[in-house]
Amino acid sequence: MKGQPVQSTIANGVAEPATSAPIVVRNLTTGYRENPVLQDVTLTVERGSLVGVIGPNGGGKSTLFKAILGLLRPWSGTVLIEGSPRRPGPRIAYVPQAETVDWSFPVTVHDVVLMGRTPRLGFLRRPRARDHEIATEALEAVGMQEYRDRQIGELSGGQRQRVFLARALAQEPSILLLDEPVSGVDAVTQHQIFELLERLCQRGITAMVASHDLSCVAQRFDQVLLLNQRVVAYGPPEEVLTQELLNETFRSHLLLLRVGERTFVVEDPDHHGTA
Ligand SMILES: Nc1ncnc2c1ncn2[C@@H]1O[C@H](COP(=O)(O)OP(=O)(O)OP(=O)(O)O)[C@@H](O)[C@H]1O
Repeated sequence: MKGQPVQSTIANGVAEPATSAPIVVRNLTTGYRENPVLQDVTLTVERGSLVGVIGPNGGGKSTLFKAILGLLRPWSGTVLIEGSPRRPGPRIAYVPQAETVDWSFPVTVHDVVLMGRTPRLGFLRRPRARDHEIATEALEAVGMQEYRDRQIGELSGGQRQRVFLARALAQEPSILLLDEPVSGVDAVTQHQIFELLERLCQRGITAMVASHDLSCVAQRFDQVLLLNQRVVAYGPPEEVLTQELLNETFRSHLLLLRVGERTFVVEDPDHHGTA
């Protein structure tokens, strides 16, 4: 939540994790086959915070999410979710990048959202009335209830994003991980999605959002993680979104423009080399 006291961990400085923190990553190194992607990553995410994860393409944002989801094992270090090193199950919901999904699959919007209940159903249990109710509530939360009987393939990009968010909410998670939830989404829908995320965080849900939209992250997020294989910085946007730390993260020249209370990030047109 905005205004809540936050723990700042700059340049991988080790912060002692509070035991109640829902996500605690300590000295995590992991990757694919013999290639390390994340190196010595340490961060603690406090309950109810909205964390923006920023970094270049291939910087390891999705890999960090996979490690938090328990899909990728640590080579060294630990990942504790709600205090436990075991695979987190329904407590974490993941909203993937829309373009990674096969949309030709013939299912309705309601069916997609109902899939969010699957981790909460027992072995061979079919969804009950309560599961349908929760799916309906989740669709209402994202403002998509009138599309419940539509085929998913008939929706626009922004509408699909909202349905995916509803599917994640139907899971009743304590942690939400979102990969580029507002890419290809119009400004009004973008605003609505972030308002919803802010409301969820006020209710105690913890959300991490991988995003390439730096100005949005600057304005909306409690904490920002700058990630390029290592943690370059982690803390409140006003501490972390500096020219120097962004250059270090992207290894290129970006300009930070502050207009009143707003921060804009643009590429430096006069810079033609690499830092
Ligand atoms: N399944 C995989 N097998 C092997 N290498 C992978 C796999 N997934 C990702 N990688 C590699 O790991 C590195 C980090 O990828 P990752 O997807 O975590 O980056 P990202 O920060 O999410 O990037 P983007 O901003 O482009 O989404 C990249 O070099 C990528 O090629």
